[in-house]
Amino acid sequence: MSAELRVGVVGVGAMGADHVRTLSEAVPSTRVTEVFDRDTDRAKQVAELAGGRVAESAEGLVHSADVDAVVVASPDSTHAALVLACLAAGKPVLCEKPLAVTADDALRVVEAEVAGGRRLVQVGFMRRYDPGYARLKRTLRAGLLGEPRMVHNVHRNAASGPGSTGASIVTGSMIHELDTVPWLLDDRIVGIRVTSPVADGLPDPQLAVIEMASGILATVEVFVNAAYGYDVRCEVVGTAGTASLAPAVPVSLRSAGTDGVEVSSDFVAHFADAYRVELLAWSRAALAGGAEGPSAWDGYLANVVAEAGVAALHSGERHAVSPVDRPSLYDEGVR
Ligand SMILES: NC(=O)c1ccc[n+]([C@@H]2O[C@H](COP(=O)([O-])OP(=O)(O)OC[C@H]3O[C@@H](n4cnc5c(N)ncnc54)[C@H](O)[C@@H]3O)[C@@H](O)[C@H]2O)c1
Ligand SMILES: O[C@H]1[C@H](O)[C@@H](O)[C@H](O)[C@@H](O)[C@H]1O
Repeated sequence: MSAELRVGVVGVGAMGADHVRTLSEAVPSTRVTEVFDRDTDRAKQVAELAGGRVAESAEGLVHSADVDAVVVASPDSTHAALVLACLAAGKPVLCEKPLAVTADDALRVVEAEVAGGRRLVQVGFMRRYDPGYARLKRTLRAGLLGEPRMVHNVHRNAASGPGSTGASIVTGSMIHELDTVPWLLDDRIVGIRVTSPVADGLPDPQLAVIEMASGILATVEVFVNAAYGYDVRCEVVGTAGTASLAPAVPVSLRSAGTDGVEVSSDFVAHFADAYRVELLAWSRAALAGGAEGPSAWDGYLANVVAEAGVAALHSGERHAVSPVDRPSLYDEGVR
């Protein structure tokens, strides 16, 4: 493969446009050559900023001779089909989370990748690249907390997008924690309960209680209409101490009768470092013709837990999590 990675980006809304900007400004050896968005004006604006061209369709972009690798940042419901198209074309793909909306669709992606015999898919679980989460994982591994017993997560957005439902809060927002917690603990989720204090209308906030195979418990509060800003917290409680993400802000502000730090308005500001490190890692692996980091298998596992979580939200009961057996392509160390 050449020394330059020519990238095509499908979906250039908030997330896709930010990925285009990061790829263009902060990821050496990559060039955004094509973009596609259902909103043609938006596609034109973003393509112009990146110095690329507008593709006529998502399929055309995937198969274009000017595209070596693809970023999928269109709505969740489009992901699985686009990733399958990238696999059929033999091109590395960074697919924004979730890999699919249903576990069955995610499994189809896993099966297609396994049939091809090599990893090409990276799922956009960017928290694994966030300096705070990475440090938290190192702290745990160093044994500084003793034996971990609980993990408390808080995930708040200022306001939800149009069309938000109880299920989409689980499959589109909580799915981050459904990946992050097993990754942090090197453990797997075996059961989930999800409840909300709101009985009529959008069930928001939601509280999940997650059981790990080791017996560790995790709580996740997701509140997508928290009004005050974007806020993500995580605390691990162990037998010898606790460790939490600390706000990564350079300035503490005293003004208008308050003393404190500003809260980010959205994910783009809050996780800027994580997206940059994620795209650097992805481009390196894609230049070598493959993928690293969160895999299609990780995407599938998160979808299986999310599906159990949606069922739990509706039934009010605990739901067990039962994935299929892991294909050897995803064994540690295999690429
Ligand atoms: N990793 C993260 O932290 C993170 C953050 C935000 C969004 N996301 C994910 O990124 C994706 C996009 O989210 P967003 O917040 O940018 O949404 P958005 O609504 O801002 O952007 C979506 C874009 O996709 C376009 N689009 C719609 N249907 C399309 C289609 N069939 N083909 C091509 N383009 C289409 C829309 O015109 C829009 O420009 C979602 O899957 C979301 O879950 C991930
Ligand atoms: O698609 C977005 C994205 O994944 C954000 O990271 C999350 O905080 C939002 O809740 C979700 O809607």
